[in-house]
Amino acid sequence: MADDALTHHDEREHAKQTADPESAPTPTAIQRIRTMTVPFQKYHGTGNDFLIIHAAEYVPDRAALAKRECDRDTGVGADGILYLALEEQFNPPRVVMTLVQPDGSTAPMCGNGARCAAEWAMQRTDTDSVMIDTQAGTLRADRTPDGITVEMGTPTFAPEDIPIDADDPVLEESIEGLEVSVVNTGVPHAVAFVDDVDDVDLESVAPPVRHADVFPKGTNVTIASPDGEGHFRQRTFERGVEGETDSCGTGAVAIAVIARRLGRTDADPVAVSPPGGELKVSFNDRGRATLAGPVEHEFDGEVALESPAEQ
Ligand SMILES: N[C@@H](CCC[C@H](N)C(=O)O)C(=O)O
Repeated sequence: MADDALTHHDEREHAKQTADPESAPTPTAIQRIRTMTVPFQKYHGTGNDFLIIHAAEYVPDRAALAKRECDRDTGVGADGILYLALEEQFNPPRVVMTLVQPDGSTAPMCGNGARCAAEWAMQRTDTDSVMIDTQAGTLRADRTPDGITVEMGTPTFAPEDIPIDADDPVLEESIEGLEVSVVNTGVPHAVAFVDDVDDVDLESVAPPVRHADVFPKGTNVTIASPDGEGHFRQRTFERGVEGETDSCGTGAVAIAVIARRLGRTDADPVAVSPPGGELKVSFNDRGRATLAGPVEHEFDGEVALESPAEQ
């Protein structure tokens, strides 16, 4: 609708300029959009990296921008774009978070994204606590000695909430040849415990599970191996990225929740090491998990609303 309106406006501008060759050419609406840029800040949480764009910025096609700029060869390179709206009138301040992934899809929740969003909002409001509104619920985040800690909500094994086409919770069952347990920690994760995560060819093993028919909305695929009492190593193949990321916060929580459910550990906190760093998952007496770890502000920049090829 907006594009149509711009096209018609563009045509009228073009006709006017053609009719009066003496008049100074003025940029059309489309030309202005083509040369527009939006500012971003780049953050990462244990290697899971995001461009952050203020939600008030005019981005007509968020999916197209994510597909272009998340590309690590031709764009800035990231695991997604976080659009954040800051509501400073609340105490603690609130930040509304939307994650657009490299394939253009929107994810209802992202643990490391929420931690990056919290740091971004804390820096702008000079506070150590914020509330983050996500599609999976409102989460409290605090600056703590462990970094940025986010309360992650209540994990669920209920098939209808994951969602998975099953009658009962799926624990240690084979899906596409991988023995997995399935939980929703804001987004779905199929978790497999293996002897050594480094021995698994994740790019081959994960896609059949990620796209298995039993998952109507797909799933993330996470593998974990024990590394001492209460410590697991992690690798995750992410839905929406369609590849392995250096870290996944909801995946770390999924490992801790399932490890406790299967009796593999009763540690609290559970330490989880993805390739990009160290995360800690703790539990409170209401069964809610918290996710803690470092967040880094990498650099700032600007991205064009349209690529040169589209102009
Ligand atoms: N990296 C995230 C998870 C992002 C969402 C996921 N790719 C999905 O589509 O379910 C995290 O840190 O939790």
